[in-house]
Amino acid sequence: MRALTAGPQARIPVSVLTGFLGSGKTTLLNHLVRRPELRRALVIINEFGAVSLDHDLIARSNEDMVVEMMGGCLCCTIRGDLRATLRDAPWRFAREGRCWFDRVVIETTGLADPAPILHTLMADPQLQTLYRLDGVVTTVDAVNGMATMDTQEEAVRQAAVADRIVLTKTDLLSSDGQRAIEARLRAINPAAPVLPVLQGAADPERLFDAGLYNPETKSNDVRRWLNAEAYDGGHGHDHADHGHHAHHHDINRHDDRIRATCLTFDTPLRAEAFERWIDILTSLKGADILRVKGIVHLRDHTKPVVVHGVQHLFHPPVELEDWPSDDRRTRLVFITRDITADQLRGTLSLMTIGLDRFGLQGLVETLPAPGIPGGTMGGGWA
Ligand SMILES: Nc1nc2c(ncn2[C@@H]2O[C@H](COP(=O)(O)OP(=O)(O)OP(=O)(O)O)[C@@H](O)[C@H]2O)c(=O)[nH]1
Repeated sequence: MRALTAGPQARIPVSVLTGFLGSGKTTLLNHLVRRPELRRALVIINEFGAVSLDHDLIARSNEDMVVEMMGGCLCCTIRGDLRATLRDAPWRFAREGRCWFDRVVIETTGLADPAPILHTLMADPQLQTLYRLDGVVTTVDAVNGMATMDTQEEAVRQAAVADRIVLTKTDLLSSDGQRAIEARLRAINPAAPVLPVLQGAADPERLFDAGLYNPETKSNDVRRWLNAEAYDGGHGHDHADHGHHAHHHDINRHDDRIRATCLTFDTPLRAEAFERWIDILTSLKGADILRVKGIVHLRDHTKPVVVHGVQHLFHPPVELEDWPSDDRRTRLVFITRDITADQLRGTLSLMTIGLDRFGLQGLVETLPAPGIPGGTMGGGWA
């Protein structure tokens, strides 16, 4: 992790629109680009294959607004193209010498893993001065979604990393069917609201400015962004709700591999020890940490710090002006693959058995050791 950095900058928000093949991404985008809120949005469409069908389907009066990247998938072969496109865009689409667009929406192919796209946005220093990641919007087909998630792990990952899930084609489904898929999506990703949308008619306000914390807006949004409450499941002491009970009977389901866990620390953490823990965790398990979001109370810091990571990459932490509520606990939300809540906790309890060589003992001082009366795991963190 890099040194803590503060400093709001007016950067252009970028939203990633993903979702499995045929799940309704283009239909949604087609509706959104007609809305006045997206009048000045630059839309980047990635299609896999030679025929540019999506491009034709997007109705825009001004062709400047759609940039297409063909001949490969954004998440693999043409990542460099995405970087170059985003770097050049403010100049390429300048009007009267000024950047013309105020938002970017990237539509991925139906088979894309959004993580590498998020990495491109988070890791490139030049892009970071121009853009900020707003969030991930994932479309899920209400009719085919169940079967798709059973057979396609990508579809589960796309839902797992979403900040907003758009449930399409609910007109073709019974209300029981809709409830079932909503329950499954909530189990995969408890924090992301599931918004049923017919024929793409979504309200942009509910999809955008809803993802990654925006330092240019009020800190209250952090609560909405983190939505740690969604993980509590109303179980009082059982903080480590892993949002993941629905399908234990069928071990072959891909969503059995994906878990959402919220770790809560009651006492402030030592900054270096916290950073080291995150570094170790991400270097050992990075590929399976699909997403991490959190608000952190560091010892000797009165202000909270917001962290955000995708796999092994962390966005530079941002110090907030103020706590979003009276709750001053550190809350970290993890979406993982093949890492259970217990294993996550286990990486923390390593620190309590003297792994001084990792320099982690400092964090232990701030945590009640597991199993000590009055300082059980549940008391210190969960
Ligand atoms: N009945 C119904 N059909 C819908 C709805 N939303 C989208 N569709 C249809 O679903 C089909 C696929 O929608 P697209 O928007 O092309 O899906 P996509 O995700 O862009 O598809 P790919 O580009 O193949 O990944 C189209 O025929 C849409 O008209 C909906 O709410 N109800």
